[in-house]
Amino acid sequence: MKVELIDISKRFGPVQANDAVSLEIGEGEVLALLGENGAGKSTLMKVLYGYYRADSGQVLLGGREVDIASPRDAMALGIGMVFQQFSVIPALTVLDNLLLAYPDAPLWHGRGNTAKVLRLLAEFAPGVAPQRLVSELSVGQRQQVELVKVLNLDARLIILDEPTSVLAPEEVQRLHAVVRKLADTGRSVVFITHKLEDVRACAHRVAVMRAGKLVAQADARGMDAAKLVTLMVGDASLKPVAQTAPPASAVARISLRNLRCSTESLSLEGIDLDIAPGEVLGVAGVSGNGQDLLADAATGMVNLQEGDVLLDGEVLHSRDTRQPHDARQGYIPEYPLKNAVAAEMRNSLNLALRGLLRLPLFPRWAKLDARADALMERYDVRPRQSGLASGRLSGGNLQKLVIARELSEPRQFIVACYPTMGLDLHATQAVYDELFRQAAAGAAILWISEDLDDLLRYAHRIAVLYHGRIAGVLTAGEADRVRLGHLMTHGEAA
Ligand SMILES: Nc1ncnc2c1ncn2[C@@H]1O[C@H](COP(=O)(O)OP(=O)(O)OP(=O)(O)O)[C@@H](O)[C@H]1O
Repeated sequence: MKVELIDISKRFGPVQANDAVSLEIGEGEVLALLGENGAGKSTLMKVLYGYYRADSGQVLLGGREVDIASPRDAMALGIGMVFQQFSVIPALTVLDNLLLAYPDAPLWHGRGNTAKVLRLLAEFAPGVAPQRLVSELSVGQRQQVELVKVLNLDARLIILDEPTSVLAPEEVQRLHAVVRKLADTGRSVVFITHKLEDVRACAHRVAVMRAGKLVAQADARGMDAAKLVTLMVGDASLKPVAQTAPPASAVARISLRNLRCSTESLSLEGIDLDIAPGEVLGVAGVSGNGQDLLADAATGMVNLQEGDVLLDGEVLHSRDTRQPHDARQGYIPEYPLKNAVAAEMRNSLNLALRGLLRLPLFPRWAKLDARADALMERYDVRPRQSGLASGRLSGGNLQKLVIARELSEPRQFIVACYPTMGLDLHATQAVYDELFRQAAAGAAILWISEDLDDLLRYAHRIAVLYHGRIAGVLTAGEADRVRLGHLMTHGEAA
């Protein structure tokens, strides 16, 4: 289905999120939509999906103008979108989720479609058993179910919003294959991404946005990496990240001693890790193996059932005490909106959140705003509005806001859980620079990442998390993709 967006504009208050954008997506084409954080990619696609109403502009499907007033309209016209936040219901089986996904259909209509759902599952999510509960699936499998849900509604254009940012390496390859297959079967795909490998693996064409405008379009096939990077970051060149020297001292700055804690679905057991001052300890693992729980446990965000976290030999968190707001510790959690910022609160307050209890009864707002302005400038959070509710920031800019709060003060212990998720290349580099600058000043860093290449490049040691336990710890010299991959999937060394 050929889709044409013509002169689409959309404004949110003072922010011109889309500024007369015209873009075409051909039948059977995979278009990679690139651009820095806050460039307007999600907004443009949400206009196409009927989630937002454009202020002006037209949408043509197969040459005919259409009015898309809601996602329901979009779906009826064959447009589907897979968001970063999934909409499948964890307590239901895969099959029930898919059968219930008809907005207007009575249940018996859905039931009648079982054969079709099963066929689509077999074709596009072959490893996912229809009778399994969604709560038991990995992130990658849930995403496959989301995609089948969209296909089951006969989508001819599928919009994927940064789908690989949440996936483990092998799941990324599976998704790339699925995207190629969608295109081979005549469907069109818009793939929002910041990742070079996504473009190279499956895009036919790239379109680049900057500050609400479409600034470049090019054929993706045969394009070399250097040209792609230039397209993605604009004229400014990327400086290489300065690597930190290995730690000079073997004495631990932070010690996780025999940590045990659990949630409904997962337990962490016997976590023992020491991190020296200046050391960057990476944590690899297939997502869903306890990464976010480890981060929460190490920072005192959850109750420990056993064990201690020691900072320079003193108890920071234990069964009896938790000090999640200790100023010596910084935390970049996996989901900023869940446990790092209050969506409805203004940026200046979210930036002051760590000292909230110390704020006077009548805070001097001008002072808070001035501090927020300075931090937002330094960490390039856009738009630079200290009074904007943080929930209104784009995904990448929200992440930058959390990083500004957590890394702008000197810390001795930092837990960074997927800190560059959703960030463009410039912002990714800036985060690594900040993190490693803190390490160089003596902080111990626990860095959880899904990006094996980055872990191999920058971590001094890499621990592998498997089913809530540490399956092994490799030094930078010992670690390679094969060894890590084996530990990640088998829980033991080859
Ligand atoms: N609902 C909203 N209310 C106010 N401003 C918004 C809203 N949604 C988006 N914006 C603003 O519009 C601009 C474009 O945001 P958008 O989410 O489209 O960017 P993006 O290119 O998808 O960024 P990222 O790569 O960080 O996800 C940003 O400045 C953002 O703050």
